Amino acid sequence: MWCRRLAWLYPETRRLLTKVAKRPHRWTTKLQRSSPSVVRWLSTGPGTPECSWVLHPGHMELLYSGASMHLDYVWLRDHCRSASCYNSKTNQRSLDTASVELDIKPAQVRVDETTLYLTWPDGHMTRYGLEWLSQNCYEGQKQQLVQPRILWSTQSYKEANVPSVSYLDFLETGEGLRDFLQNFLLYGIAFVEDVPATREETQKVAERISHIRETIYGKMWDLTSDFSRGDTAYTKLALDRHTDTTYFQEPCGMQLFHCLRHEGTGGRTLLVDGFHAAEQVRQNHPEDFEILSNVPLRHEYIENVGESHNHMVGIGPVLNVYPWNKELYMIRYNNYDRAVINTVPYDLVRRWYSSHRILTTELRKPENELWVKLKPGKVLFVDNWRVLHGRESFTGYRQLCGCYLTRDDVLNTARLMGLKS
Ligand SMILES: C[N+](C)(C)CCCC[C@H](N)C(=O)O
Ligand SMILES: O=C(O)CCC(=O)C(=O)O
Ligand SMILES: [Fe+2]
Repeated sequence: MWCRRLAWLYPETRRLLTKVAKRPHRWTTKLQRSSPSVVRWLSTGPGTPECSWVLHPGHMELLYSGASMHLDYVWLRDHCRSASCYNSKTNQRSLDTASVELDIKPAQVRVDETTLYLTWPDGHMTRYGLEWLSQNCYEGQKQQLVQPRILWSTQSYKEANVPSVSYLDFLETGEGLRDFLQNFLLYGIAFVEDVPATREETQKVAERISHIRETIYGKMWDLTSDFSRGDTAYTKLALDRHTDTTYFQEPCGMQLFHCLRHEGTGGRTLLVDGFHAAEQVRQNHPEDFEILSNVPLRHEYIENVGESHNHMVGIGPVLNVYPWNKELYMIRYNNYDRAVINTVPYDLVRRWYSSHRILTTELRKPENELWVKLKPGKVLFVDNWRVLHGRESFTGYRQLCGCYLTRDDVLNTARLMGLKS
């Protein structure tokens, strides 16, 4: 039912997608039927039973170590790693993809235990490692996670006893940094302890793993309840769980919090694993998961306080998944900053509210809430694309500093240390 509604909402996109999806299939089957002799399985022979293949009109099918791959000929030609097609010093393609005939077919095919050899009509030869193919083909990627994670509830996070790293280990040892990043990638939160309670030292900690993402709040930001900026964060009020900067087209990837001072009561920080909640919704209410990952919404930050004049807009669905493996990569959830919904028709909007309610109920379950009191010295890193934060109301003087980090640079640091992300 809702599916039809979505189709109504985006008829052009849907038409385009169906057209693209159908075209190659029809073409393949027609040719196959008219020339059945093409469909013949060949194999590497008795000594090497590992690999067999069959040539179809537009692609070849390869069976290697029990896995089946469908490899399009244009794709194969485009991924030639020979010296004239690919610069292995810069890891860049030199082949002009637009010069490849879209109906290209290999003139000769040979396979041995480790390698597929294709000779193209112009005599150019390409070799592909079978292992490389199985890693890089669509079927292989479909079954892999871009970023492995450990989803958590209050209890499972506490039971995991994830260690914090000390300021010195974090700054001075590769191991300290690596362990920290590994935990941060797995859990979406991580702590550095014993950091001198100043803005400068906090910045040093941030810059150990990434460039700081400068925003309308500056490079390093300060937060006190002085209403110096036009946002509820700058008051003493409680803040329900949310992700930040949903009103940016690309919300900030990571955030760092350091409480430099608090003389008063309350003010604890709330953390909730948004992906854990979303996966519960996917399991128990798959249609609601679909709606939340397909209906884009506008988020807005309008500020006119003192010298600060801003109007930021960010549009996207609450849940964001990679289309090929359905892996979640971002949750955009902020009920304060969600703008007027005017991109959804009335009979879908009710459905969206109901899906949003289901997710919200999951996010609000006490067993998913992790409450921590930030103290001077304890720096909290939050993956703002995954873990929601909030705070309890408070009394007295409370001063936080922190910054946003560019996600690309955090992940770059992690990959250089051999971590999967
Ligand atoms: C973190 N810092 C204090 C700089 C800004 C707070 C921004 C709060 C905003 N409602 C949002 O959720 O993005
Ligand atoms: O005051 C806090 O603990 C956090 C406020 C907040 O949500 C933010 O600064 O993004
Ligand atoms: Fe926030």
